[in-house]
Parts: sequence; C-alpha cells; structure tokens
Amino acid sequence: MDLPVQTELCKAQTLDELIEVLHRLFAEDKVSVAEIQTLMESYESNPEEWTKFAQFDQFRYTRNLVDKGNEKFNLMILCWGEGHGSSIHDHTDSHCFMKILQGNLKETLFEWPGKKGAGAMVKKSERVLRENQCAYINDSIGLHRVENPSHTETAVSLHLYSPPFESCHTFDQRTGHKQKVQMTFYSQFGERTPYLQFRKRTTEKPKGYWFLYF
Ligand SMILES: N[C@@H](CS(=O)O)C(=O)O
Ligand SMILES: [Fe+2]
Repeated sequence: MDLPVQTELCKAQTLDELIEVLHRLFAEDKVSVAEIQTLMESYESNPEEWTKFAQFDQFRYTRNLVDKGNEKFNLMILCWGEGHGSSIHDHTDSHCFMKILQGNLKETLFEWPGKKGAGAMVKKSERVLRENQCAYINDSIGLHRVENPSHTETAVSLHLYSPPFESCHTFDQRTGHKQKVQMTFYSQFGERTPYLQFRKRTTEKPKGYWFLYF
C-alpha cells in the first residue's frame, strides 16, 4: 500500500498554494515550526509568481507585504539591493521564517548584550543562505543581521512572522545599546505605500529611524 509521506502533505507548487497551505496550518491551535519551515523550503521559487511584490529601493532593503495571514502571521517579500543589509535586531518575541527567493543572503547571529555598557556584541555564527533555503530565528536563539553580500546581484527573500509585529529593537554592535524602531511597508499587496503614510512613520519617531538600515 502506498501511504502518503508526511512531507508530501507539506509541499507547495506555487506561491498561491504556499499561502493557501499556510492559512490552513495557522488555522489550527498548534503550529509546528518544523512543518512551516519544511513547507516554505518546498516551494521552488518562481519569479513570475512574486515579481509583482518585489519593489526595490536604491539605498536600502525594502519590506513588501504579501499577505496578512488572517492576523495570525505576516508574509512579506524583502528586496535587497547590492550590498544592502539590516542592523542587528530582535524579532519582538515572534517566530521568524526567512526563505531565499533569489540570490544569497548572509545571516550573522549575535548574543543578546548583557547589562548596560557591556561593550561590543558577541558574534555567535554566520552562514550564507542560498536560493530556496529557509532559515528560522526567534529571540531565544538570539539576534541577527542579514546582508546581501553580493556587489553585483540583488537578492529577494520571503519572510513569515508570527504573530505579526510593527516594532522591534536594533542594537549598536560596538556598545550593545538598543533602540526601538517602527517598521513599515514599502508596498502592500503590490501597491506602493502612499508617500504620506510612509513618511509619517519616519518623521513621528525621529530617534528610531523607521527601520533596520545601517
Ligand atoms: N527581520 C527583518 C529582516 S531581516 O534582516 O531578518 C525585517 O523584518 O525587516
Ligand atoms: Fe530579522
């Protein structure tokens, strides 16, 4: 008898199918981190399916909202120009899945800084994530910084955060000092976020620049 294997249940052929299965899994009381990771890894990136969400900025990486996951998760596409990267940051007690859709991204893990004035942050590890790989992080694993190490190729990644969050902390690598920052979307559902709405976030919080750029 041919029994379907577990991984067979967790395959997504297209981005739409991936979103559909994610909705189904997140509708349950319990969600398995391993299952979500396997599912996201199973989707073989097809640019035709996600290019409408992939809007780049000349100077920094962009966050483009794809799906609000019935308020259980946010799914977004991040576009990294050559050499673009994030500051060291946390994930506000959420689960974070990061799948590479195009190019490579370098992820550097850091330990949480100790008490105030503890000095330079401790680097735990680094790795390069390649097309179709899916990484996972949460605050108990540590902090991270993500960079497109290439100076000739762009990179695109698909991020799922559960529960969704709108602010996080960035950390100064030399001092360990943290700062709260608001996060915003460059585009939502393929439409550029209206300028005023986008700007408002950046000017309301002069201290915490609106996102995680160097
Ligand atoms: N967590 C970051 C992206 S990354 O550098 O992991 C964000 O949501 O913008
Ligand atoms: Fe992150």
